Amino acid sequence: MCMSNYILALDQGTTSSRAILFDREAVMRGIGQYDIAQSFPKPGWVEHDPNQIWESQVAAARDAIAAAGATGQQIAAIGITNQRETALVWDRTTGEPVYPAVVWQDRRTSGACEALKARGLEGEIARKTGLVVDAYFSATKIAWILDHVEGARERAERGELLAGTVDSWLIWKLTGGTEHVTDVTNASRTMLFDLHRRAWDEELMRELRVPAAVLPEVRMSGGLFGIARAEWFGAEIPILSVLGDQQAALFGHTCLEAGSAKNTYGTGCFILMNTGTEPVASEHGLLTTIAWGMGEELYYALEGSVFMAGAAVQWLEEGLGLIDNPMASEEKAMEVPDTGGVVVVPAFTGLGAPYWDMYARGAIFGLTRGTTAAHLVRATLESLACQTRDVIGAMEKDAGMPLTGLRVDGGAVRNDLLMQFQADLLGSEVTRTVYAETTALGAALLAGLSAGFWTREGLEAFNRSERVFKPAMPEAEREERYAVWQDAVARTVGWEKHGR
Ligand SMILES: Nc1ncnc2c1ncn2[C@@H]1O[C@H](COP(=O)(O)OP(=O)(O)O)[C@@H](O)[C@H]1O
Ligand SMILES: O=P(O)(O)OC[C@H](O)CO
Repeated sequence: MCMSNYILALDQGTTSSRAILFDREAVMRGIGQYDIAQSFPKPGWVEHDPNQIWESQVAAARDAIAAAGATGQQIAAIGITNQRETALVWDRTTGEPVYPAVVWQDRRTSGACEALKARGLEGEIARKTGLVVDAYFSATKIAWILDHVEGARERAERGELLAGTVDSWLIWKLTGGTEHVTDVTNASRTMLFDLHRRAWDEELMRELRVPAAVLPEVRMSGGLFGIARAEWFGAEIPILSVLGDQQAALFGHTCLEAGSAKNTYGTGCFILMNTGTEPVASEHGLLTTIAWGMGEELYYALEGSVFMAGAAVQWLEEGLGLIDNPMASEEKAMEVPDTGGVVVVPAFTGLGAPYWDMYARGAIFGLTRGTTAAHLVRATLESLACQTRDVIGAMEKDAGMPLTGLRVDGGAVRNDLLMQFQADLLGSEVTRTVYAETTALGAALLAGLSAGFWTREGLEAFNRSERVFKPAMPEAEREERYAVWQDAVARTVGWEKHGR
């Protein structure tokens, strides 16, 4: 049993680097956070500065330690969680990145993905990796960097360059350039990792033109990834967990068994359902991914994302001027008892899972002379819950098992009206936890488990609910409301055809 008091969670996100120091009761004792710059050099391109990612992450961690009045000696382990899919390539000797980080949102490799589809690789990629062919994932981004930085491909073939996702970059820096590793969850977002064999796939590496020499070694999410050097936090600290941020949130909600699921309501929604120890192939446009692995144990998940969730609430504020801020949406919606028959489908950039229609566009249905701003606001909030039900319905069908309750986090879960409607529409309990930082908590829990702070059974104690929303709507009404939503969605499909 280790006698240190704290676990340090590093949460490297798309817009900021955050660090949180948790104690043995998994209570937050210190927090540090720095924003990172977003760079958009061309339409559809999104880049980060790798050195800024690293420096901001170290600074955030030092702040978190100082805020808790702690020292490096008191930290038993570091857990890392990160924005997923973002790709980096750096020089093995100098440690210098050869190009900015190409961020998960970046669309520059869409053409390369179309070419992969044209070569008929979609089926093989889906079977092996659980993913759809899309620019979202890391492999085509790594290949793009190797092809567009002068001499990079030759240097990569000679073993002079290293590639990886943000976790690999942070571990490499923390360990002073000695460890080039990643975990199974991050590997499962590359389009190169065989979910069944749990290994990089030679065939896909060849097809996607990513040489084996640049790829990190893949380890289980819980376990030793390396030792952070004393120069960073005043003592040598083992890195004992690594997992992608959505998977970390799933773990932080202690969704450790099949059928449990979480939804993070941020700008979009990321919904993950634990499906157990075998991968489940989706027939409804969901991704199959790894939830977490430790020792001999490995869990898989189905994942679906909604593009416009909190962003639709922002649209009510910024686009329509109906509310002063997202928080005001609840009060506004409560001015009316229901939406008055109005349905808002916020398909502003098309529809994600399970529809995958890039030509769908947003629409408002059921307007009458009596429609007010409050009706529109209420209908927009309901659209977050309806889109979530779309994804969860697909998950239940794919997994062949019912949802055992939904655990929630993210900015929009403060909205009680939305949470109650979500429970009503799912016919299932929705649990809001006391933790605002479920992602960092997940990395900390897994690191603490590896460090011997906690036992697997003991983790359930950290499933601290702040409020449970119970379904109260009669089933007939629930199904009728959902049918109306589905009808509305069907009318938005394909709206923005080429040339319209
Ligand atoms: N009370 C609220 N009701 C509905 N939506 C909200 C509320 N508070 C915040 N939001 C939405 O939540 C989002 C911010 O959540 P956050 O988890 O910080 O997102 P992200 O991590 O994607 O930046 C915004 O899009 C905002 O519109
Ligand atoms: O950094 P976040 O929280 O927006 O998460 C990004 C996701 O990991 C992308 O897949």
